[in-house]
Amino acid sequence: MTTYDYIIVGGGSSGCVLANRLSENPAHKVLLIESGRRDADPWIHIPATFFKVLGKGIDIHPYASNPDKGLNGRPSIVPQGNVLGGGSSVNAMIYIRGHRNDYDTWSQMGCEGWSYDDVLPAFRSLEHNERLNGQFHGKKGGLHVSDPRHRHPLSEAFVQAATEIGIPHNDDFNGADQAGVGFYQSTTHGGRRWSSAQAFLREAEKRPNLTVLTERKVARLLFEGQRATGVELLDGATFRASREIALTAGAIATPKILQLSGIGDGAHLAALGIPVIADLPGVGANYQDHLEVPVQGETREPISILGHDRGLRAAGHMLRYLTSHRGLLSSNVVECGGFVDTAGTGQPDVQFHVLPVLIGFVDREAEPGHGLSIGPCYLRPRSRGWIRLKSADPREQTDFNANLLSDPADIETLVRGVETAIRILDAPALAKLVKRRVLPKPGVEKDPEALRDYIRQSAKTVFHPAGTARMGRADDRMAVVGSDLKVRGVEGLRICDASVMPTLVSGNTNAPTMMIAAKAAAFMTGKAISG
Ligand SMILES: Cc1cc2nc3c(=O)[nH]c(=O)nc-3n(C[C@H](O)[C@H](O)[C@H](O)COP(=O)(O)OP(=O)(O)OC[C@H]3O[C@@H](n4cnc5c(N)ncnc54)[C@H](O)[C@@H]3O)c2cc1C
Repeated sequence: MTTYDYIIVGGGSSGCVLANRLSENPAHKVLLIESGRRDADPWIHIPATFFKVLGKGIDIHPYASNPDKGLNGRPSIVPQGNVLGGGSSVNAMIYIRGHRNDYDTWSQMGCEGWSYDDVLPAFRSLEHNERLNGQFHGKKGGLHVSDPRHRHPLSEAFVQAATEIGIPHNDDFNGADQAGVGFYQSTTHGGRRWSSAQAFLREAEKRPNLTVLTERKVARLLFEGQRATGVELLDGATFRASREIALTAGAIATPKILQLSGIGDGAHLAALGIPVIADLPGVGANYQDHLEVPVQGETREPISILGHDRGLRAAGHMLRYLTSHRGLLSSNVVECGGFVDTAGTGQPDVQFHVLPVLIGFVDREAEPGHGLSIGPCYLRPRSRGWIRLKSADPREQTDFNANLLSDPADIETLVRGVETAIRILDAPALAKLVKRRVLPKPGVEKDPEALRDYIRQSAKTVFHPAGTARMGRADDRMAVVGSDLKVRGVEGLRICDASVMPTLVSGNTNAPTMMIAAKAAAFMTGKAISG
């Protein structure tokens, strides 16, 4: 059995950061194992074509929850990256860190060393911001963060319309104040996607002490007593780790691997015939996700990007892109949005994702015609779900209960989000372009019951599963890892992905997950973060 110092399970947003930082020291022999392919599909690297990658379905895990009561019996379908770079190779590239209070709350929950002031250096150490500088931004990291090279007229109109209803303009959602509307910065560079693989793995892979295996899936961890000493793959191969194993398989796969390895609710594992290594009932619990609801308007003129992926127009965009890396294909499509305090608490509770087209989802066709889509999304869900094994067979799907919208507060936040989005749609800058509201159907917002039903019927993930192996105090029975990300009750094992978030951050989760991995690397190597 080949022995490495460190084994990293999952080559996604967090895994690539970790592979880079752990292999910086030539004395460390590091193995990264990724279940998906290499990120060689050219559509991955062209920002606007991420929908194509999702549509093809080759580089994603098509996770789906059980039918969910909160979604009127629909499953929550949550595609996740299954490719080198993970989520960062298939996502919408929006660069957001969350709100200062998110991290201060983690710290107050007993996660020592995770307050905003504690995590800021890790964010800065990763970042190469192409415009912003100063106390909030980094210039020397591998992760390029840039302003949009393309601004669709409908995106411009959304930003203007939002300011017309009194929402302030913000040109740095990751600076002193998150609130406001504007254009998102994205993890792109020179008009190309800048995934975690691109930012952190390309250079690291040149090092002889880093081995990257793709299209190999980890089934379970191997233990000697309470010490994690290796991994077993689905194909039966095994690898040994002399120092540590880091789980970075994402918030849906990580709790599955833990349970298959005997770490989880003791009684449940015993009932499945899995020998219990550590009785941690928090494994798979505390599942959280961000949901958004479509608010869409049809435009008077055919000005959306509908049809721009076909025929002569598509060829024109490709020609422009290939010659200058500019134009529509350099756009992450979700070019703008913002953060709004709809409850008057002094902190935004709703985020908008705006697309210059009428979009559908994997479970529904897009509405016909030209238009724009505004997606109000709640930021701090109160509903919690869980992911549990159905059997000891790693090939079997898990019992995935997303339990979304089970807390009425989440519905009420979406109600306020939809109402605010409708006001923006009706503001002059958009009203002159939009001939009619398509979703929700006019009148629905006036009937509280119908509006809540619309939300349950149409809410969809914005792909931010988190929290399924959460961090917490040593005396917190449901905490899976401590503030050092070490799994409780065992040795040689850390969790370093979105699973450890005690609560979802107020925004998109790619940068926060990379931050978690940067802190994990510092814990593992003892090398301080210079941010
Ligand atoms: C479609 C989509 C759009 C998104 N848009 C944005 C956005 O615009 N901005 C933003 O900030 N965030 C966005 N996100 C969320 C963000 O990308 C994720 O939060 C982030 O990538 C999570 O990082 P992770 O390291 O926890 O997991 P991942 O990046 O998902 O990495 C986990 C990796 O582990 C691999 N893996 C899983 N199981 C195994 C196994 N058994 N053995 C070996 N490997 C395994 C997976 O294939 C994957 O590559 C989006 C996500 C998606 C899917």
